[in-house]
Amino acid sequence: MPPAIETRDLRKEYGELQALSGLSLTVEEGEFFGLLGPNGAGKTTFINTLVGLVRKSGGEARVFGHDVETDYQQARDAIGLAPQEFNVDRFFPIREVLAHKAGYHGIPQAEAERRADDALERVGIYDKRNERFDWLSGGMKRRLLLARALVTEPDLLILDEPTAGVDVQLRHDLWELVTELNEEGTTVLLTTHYIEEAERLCDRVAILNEGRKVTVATPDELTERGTDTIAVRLESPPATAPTLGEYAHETSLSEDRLEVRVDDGGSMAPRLLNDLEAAGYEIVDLEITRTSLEEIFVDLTDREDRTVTRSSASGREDGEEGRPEDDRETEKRETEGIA
Ligand SMILES: Nc1ncnc2c1ncn2[C@@H]1O[C@H](COP(=O)(O)OP(=O)(O)OP(=O)(O)O)[C@@H](O)[C@H]1O
Repeated sequence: MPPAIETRDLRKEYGELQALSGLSLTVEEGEFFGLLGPNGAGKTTFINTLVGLVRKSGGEARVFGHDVETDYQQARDAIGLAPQEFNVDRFFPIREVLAHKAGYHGIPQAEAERRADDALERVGIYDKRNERFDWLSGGMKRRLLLARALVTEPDLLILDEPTAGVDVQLRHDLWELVTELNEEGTTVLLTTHYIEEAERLCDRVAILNEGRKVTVATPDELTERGTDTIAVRLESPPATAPTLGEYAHETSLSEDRLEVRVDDGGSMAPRLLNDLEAAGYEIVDLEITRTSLEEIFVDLTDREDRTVTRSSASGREDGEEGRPEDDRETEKRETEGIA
């Protein structure tokens, strides 16, 4: 079986701007894969290239082996997309919106209606099936986007910031639902600004920055790349921090609290305690903290204007005016449910 997603040297230019600069990524079938990166890193552009909303400038992109341009329909039929923006037809009851979507993908009407009901039930808004999109609350709109992505029973589910701006309860409901879908065999590609979300859900994450892949790793591997801090409280603290061996990358003392940054807190703590006791210090308390994934993320993508937990689609507004004609056309397709 070919990978769910495979891109080689994928490039997208908007005039001078390199939104994707030679991105090569592979997502295996069945994986729960996260795309992380600060605003403007290229996450949405990457997704839009896969679903045919953006025409690539160069490189290759395949979904389950189907080229996203030359085998567009097969690639697109395999994908369910819950986009960041609410691009839903506002004039029809939501059940019809979903049935239309399934119809565009060649599913006969009776089956399309059954799937629409199933999808609405699955995301918990079946009782709203006869209402129009505009009448739904913000949280219900997010649920609807997911239902629309599910109505074609996709092998690859792409979620572009599915929990942006939703309350804690809904966030947990969505996490549970997508975990279930993944366990049933659906490959999931998720973009998020919530590091906790990536850590909790994803088998592997790719960190993107300025259109480039910075790294691909499991959340645990990423956390292991960080350092730990051992904090000890000393009974009679000295005036300045004691000198320690090379294992201590950084040492600081504030009143009776000594903080020592080391590679691996668990294995270094006994050595630190020995050294401090040998130097005559009495230790009252000890605490080890791991570098969080969020700190590692910030280190890897260090930039002055980064944000980690933003929710709206900035960046897009800047590019709106200079948007090439073909992109506008493909976006229209998606709104109409064709893409
Ligand atoms: N249609 C467009 N025309 C011109 N520039 C664009 C267009 N779409 C995106 N861009 C630019 O491409 C870059 C990547 O944007 P993209 O939306 O893919 O980033 P992102 O990682 O999804 O960001 P965010 O987290 O803010 O959603 C940004 O600099 C953005 O301004």
